[in-house]
Amino acid sequence: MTHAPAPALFQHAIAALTEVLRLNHPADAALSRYFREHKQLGHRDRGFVAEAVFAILRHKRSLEALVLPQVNARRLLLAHLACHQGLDAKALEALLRHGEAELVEHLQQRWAAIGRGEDHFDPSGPLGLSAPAIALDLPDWLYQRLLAQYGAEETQALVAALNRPAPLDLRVNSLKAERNAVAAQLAKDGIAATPTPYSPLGLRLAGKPALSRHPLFMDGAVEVQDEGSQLLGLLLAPKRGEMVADFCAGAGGKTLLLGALMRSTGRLYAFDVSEKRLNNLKPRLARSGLSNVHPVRIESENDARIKRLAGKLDRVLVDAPCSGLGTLRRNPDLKWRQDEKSVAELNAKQTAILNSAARLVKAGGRLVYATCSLLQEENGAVADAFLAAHPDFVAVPVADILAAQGIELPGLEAMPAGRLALLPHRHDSDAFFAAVFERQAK
Ligand SMILES: C[S@@+](CC[C@H](N)C(=O)[O-])C[C@H]1O[C@@H](n2cnc3c(N)ncnc32)[C@H](O)[C@@H]1O
Repeated sequence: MTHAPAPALFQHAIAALTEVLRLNHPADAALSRYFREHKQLGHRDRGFVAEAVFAILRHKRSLEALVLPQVNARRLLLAHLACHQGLDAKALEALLRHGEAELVEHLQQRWAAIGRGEDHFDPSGPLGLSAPAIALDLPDWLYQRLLAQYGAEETQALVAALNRPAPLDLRVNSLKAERNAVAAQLAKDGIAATPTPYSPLGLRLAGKPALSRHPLFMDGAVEVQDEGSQLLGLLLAPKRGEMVADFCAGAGGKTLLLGALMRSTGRLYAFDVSEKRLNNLKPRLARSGLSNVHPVRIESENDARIKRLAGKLDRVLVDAPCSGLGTLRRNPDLKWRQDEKSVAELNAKQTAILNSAARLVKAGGRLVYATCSLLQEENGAVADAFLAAHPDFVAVPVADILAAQGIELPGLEAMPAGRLALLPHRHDSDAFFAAVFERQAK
């Protein structure tokens, strides 16, 4: 049973939500900043605020439709507490201003009627499209794209999964630990962990325990990494002693996995244009025990240091900058922060980076293009255009690469050869896309 927050906590939730809803920073960064500036909030209070803010971001469009015509953080929070948490006017009494008890009653009645199919969100958009988009809490442009790609039924299931919070997945560092031993150690410490369904290195935790001070984390035996992200590294499958590049390494989520798959041998370049992100890789690298990783800040995908490596690398991963719409379970603000223009800009960047990274791959070498997007234009369309422009590259069957590692993934047979699409409603991971290519000998 959920209880109403104390009035002071309610005010904090409104203030934090107001900051986050400006949408000019990622929600998790805006929220962390709010907590840094309000140190009096304890662990449980922060939990309440974060949960409310993220739930409202997930369901912003339908909540806005409910509280119209006056949309503000206070009314959205009341609507969340009344509709999602089932708190009625009596339970919320201590928080309500004049006239708000009626508002809460009205919201609850309308919400229940919508749930029974006796009421609906107003079909205000072109062709009546807005009504389903409001119900699914998507902007119209994104709803239309998903509908065109997946059809009405699958869009429903996909978006329902995207609108639920994600579990916390860990990757076991195979250089330092073994999955069963890690699970047993976590169980001893009261943290339930089960093996992830596909990645042989993954553990899925029940709930969201704080791990940053856990010895397994501090010693680099585990890292936080969604199972889907682990599978992308496993698709590159670098071997001992190889020359490898993680072209868009960021803070190294995949770099660390690749380095461990190489058993800390060979040479693994971690390229990125962002100094800040590469700096965030450093402490993780120190924990991991890897000595084969070479972080290099590059000016752009055409940096001279890239050109010097042309034709020399065995494996190259391009984990391209993308809309991130596949991670809406964790970053629900992205659906309100991206738009058609930002996607088009990212698209041009993706093609430029992939073309440049491909030059590094030697004959017989493997290139993986990956995103955490759901959109065909950032995924299959980029891979198709790449293949059309690069006849020396061919698609490599994903099922074979995974089968060699004992991984069986449902739905692969429906994908074009050389392509992988992970989807939250099918694979219980964030949505990821990958295309695997091999360079033919001339
Ligand atoms: C999807 S993120 C990478 C996430 C990372 N691979 C991981 O698993 O944690 C994309 C990265 O591409 C980087 N990036 C953007 N433009 C780039 C470019 N022209 N060349 C290389 N990296 C670039 C961004 O700074 C960002 O860190």
